[in-house]
Amino acid sequence: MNKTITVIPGDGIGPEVIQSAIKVLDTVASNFNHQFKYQYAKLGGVAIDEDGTPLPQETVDLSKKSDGVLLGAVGGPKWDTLPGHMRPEKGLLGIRKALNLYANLRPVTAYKALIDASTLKREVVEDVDLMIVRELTGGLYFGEPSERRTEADGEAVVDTLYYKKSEIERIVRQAFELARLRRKKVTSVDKANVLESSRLWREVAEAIGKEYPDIELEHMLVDNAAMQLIRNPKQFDVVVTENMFGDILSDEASMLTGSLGMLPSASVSGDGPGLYEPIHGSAPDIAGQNKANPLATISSVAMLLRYSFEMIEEADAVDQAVTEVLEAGYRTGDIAQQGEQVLTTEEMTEKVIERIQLVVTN
Ligand SMILES: NC(=O)C1=CN([C@@H]2O[C@H](COP(=O)(O)OP(=O)(O)OC[C@H]3O[C@@H](n4cnc5c(N)ncnc54)[C@H](O)[C@@H]3O)[C@@H](O)[C@H]2O)C=CC1
Ligand SMILES: CC(C)CC(=O)C(=O)O
Ligand SMILES: [Mg+2]
Repeated sequence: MNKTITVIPGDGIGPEVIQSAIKVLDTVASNFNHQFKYQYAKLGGVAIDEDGTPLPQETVDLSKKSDGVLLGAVGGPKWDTLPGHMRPEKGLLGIRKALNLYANLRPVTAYKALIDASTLKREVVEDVDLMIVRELTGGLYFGEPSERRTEADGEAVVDTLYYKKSEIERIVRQAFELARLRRKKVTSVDKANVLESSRLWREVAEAIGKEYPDIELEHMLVDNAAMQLIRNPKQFDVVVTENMFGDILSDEASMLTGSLGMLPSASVSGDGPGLYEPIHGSAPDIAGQNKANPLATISSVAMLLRYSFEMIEEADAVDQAVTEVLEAGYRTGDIAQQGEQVLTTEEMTEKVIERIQLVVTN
């Protein structure tokens, strides 16, 4: 098959983990007889520096014209505190909005080989397999106004949590559809004891739930959910929640797998190309040192192959290679135990590539 992929390396460790992803895609292409054409685009800090805007129009146009988008990470201290729309996050938020990627799927899978890399007890994390469905184009990150004001008694700030009912309906429905393919349970996470937006969220979840009588629906307040994720993560199957709640809960949930460097994501809408990225950021503290764990991005490649290209065998080969590399004991610094040999980003990538080739030939 011929596929065009828009590749957005971004900032910090973004270009490093994207280089790993491209090597994996090249390996898939040559082993499965596909042609992947890469068109590179800018986003975030690098785009501010070179084009004066965090989201050049060309990046949106290229993304729309491709079969899938692969993103590293954006941002860093140089750009994070720029005021207003020049924040690099606007670039990331902007592309998500421009592609209407309202559903962000963040699978949290505990690899058996990494159980001891988690700081939690073995019996808590063993066999964890949950899916966070994060609303991605609305909520607190998108509400207007979002600004500083000068009031009569001094400076003030405002951010707004705004949702249309239809936006809640479509993401909750997505969660129920996914639950139907999994263990048939949806946990809708909100703050309905305080927020009006959450009260509507809960009403909508109840109403949509009636369309899915085969799926169990429970509601959980977000503070409790944060605690339950650590206390007993195996109670969860599909978790659906507002943009910021999902952002925070998924970083927390990554520690069930041992590291933020392990969690991939797919952002989809059903129409147009999906966007695939690790859930982590640009990690300025380790950028440029060949230390980043590339597995979250490589697993995001597997999601791209599976969801956007329907290349199931190819996606399975990448996922299996990641599992086998971990089972063989290969570790980057973030998932290494004391005394274990630490691989660089490039070395870890080579191990995955070797395994993909082995998986394919066996
Ligand atoms: N999707 C994106 O592009 C995101 C961008 N950001 C941006 O990234 C920048 C840094 O944000 P932080 O809060 O530091 O979050 P971060 O996710 O970049 O890093 C948090 C911690 O996790 C570590 N880490 C992250 N990914 C890793 C990997 N693959 N391998 C090993 N260790 C890894 C980092 O070294 C750091 O100690 C900020 O500018 C922020 O705005 C943050 C989150 C998501
Ligand atoms: C700009 C932020 C919302 C990025 C982030 O932390 C994420 O999407 O996980
Ligand atoms: Mg985040």
